[in-house]
Amino acid sequence: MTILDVKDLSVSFIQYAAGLRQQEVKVITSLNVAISPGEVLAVVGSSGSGKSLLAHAILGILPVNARVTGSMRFDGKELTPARQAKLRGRDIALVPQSVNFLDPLMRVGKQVRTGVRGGDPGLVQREVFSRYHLSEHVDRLFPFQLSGGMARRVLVSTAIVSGARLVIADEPTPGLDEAAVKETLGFFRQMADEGCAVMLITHDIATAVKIADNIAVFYAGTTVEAAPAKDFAGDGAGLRHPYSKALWLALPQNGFISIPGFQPSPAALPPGCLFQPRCSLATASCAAVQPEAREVRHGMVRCIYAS
Ligand SMILES: Nc1ncnc2c1ncn2[C@@H]1O[C@H](COP(=O)(O)OP(=O)(O)OP(=O)(O)O)[C@@H](O)[C@H]1O
Ligand code: NI
Repeated sequence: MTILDVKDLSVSFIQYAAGLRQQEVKVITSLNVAISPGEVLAVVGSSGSGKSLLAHAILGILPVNARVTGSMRFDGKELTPARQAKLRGRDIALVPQSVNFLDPLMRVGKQVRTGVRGGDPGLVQREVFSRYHLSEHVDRLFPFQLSGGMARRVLVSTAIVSGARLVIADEPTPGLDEAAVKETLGFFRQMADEGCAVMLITHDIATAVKIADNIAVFYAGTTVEAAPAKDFAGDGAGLRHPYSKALWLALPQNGFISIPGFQPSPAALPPGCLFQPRCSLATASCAAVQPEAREVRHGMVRCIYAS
């Protein structure tokens, strides 16, 4: 059963060019993601591929000059701006990338207590703190008094006390040492095992593979592939899209093989398949039309040659 289903999402920004002429720049072309309760879906892709914008689109917190098309369904119903406002911070929670999202002037215990839905706030907060190894005195501290790892655990606590059914974590582990990364990701795995749907946005495929059930690969604002995490293994032969394979083989432990070229910028997208200019398998047909999302071996792929 799917809790969140995003289909062919596109996002454009209306910008003012010279002479006050309006122009529309499409930064996301066609994103597809689906996630079920109990599942960790990792969203991977290089910088600028649209990961954060997807999170902001789901939460309904895009800038006012953004135009969105496509469909986003939560619990089987369309996510309208009114529903997003109702669900945000409750059924759908964001664990932001920056710990600056904590209120600098409020003691962290209080910040967590204000988000509690269901049960006695003090009790729930103490429980969640002990679960995340935050000692009792942390309750009275201000954010600037926390270490990076502690601040992360406070952010995760805020998401968990909200009782959210979908948690979106946007790069939740920057600047943490390896042990703290493992610990934080373990918290998300635990949330999913307790029935929550977790969308984990990350650059780090190697770690994503370890904790996620499924992985969606973004390239230049499109979902090129969505596959079970176990397909990211060995020489990548189980993967469906040439870009997913290239990402996988670019990891140091898989041979460090880099692909020539760059991800295109939103203002200069190539015709047809967005990966086609860099793809060693590309033919004239690839430049003709953008490939539709289709199902191949229990995964989704946008490549006319995938089998
Ligand atoms: N407010 C905006 N106006 C115009 N373009 C924007 C805006 N916000 C984001 N973009 C563009 O949209 C694209 C996707 O951005 P996004 O922040 O979603 O990338 P990302 O995958 O999260 O990257 P990173 O890994 O660096 O966080 C980028 O090309 C970015 O420059
Ligand atoms: Ni981002």
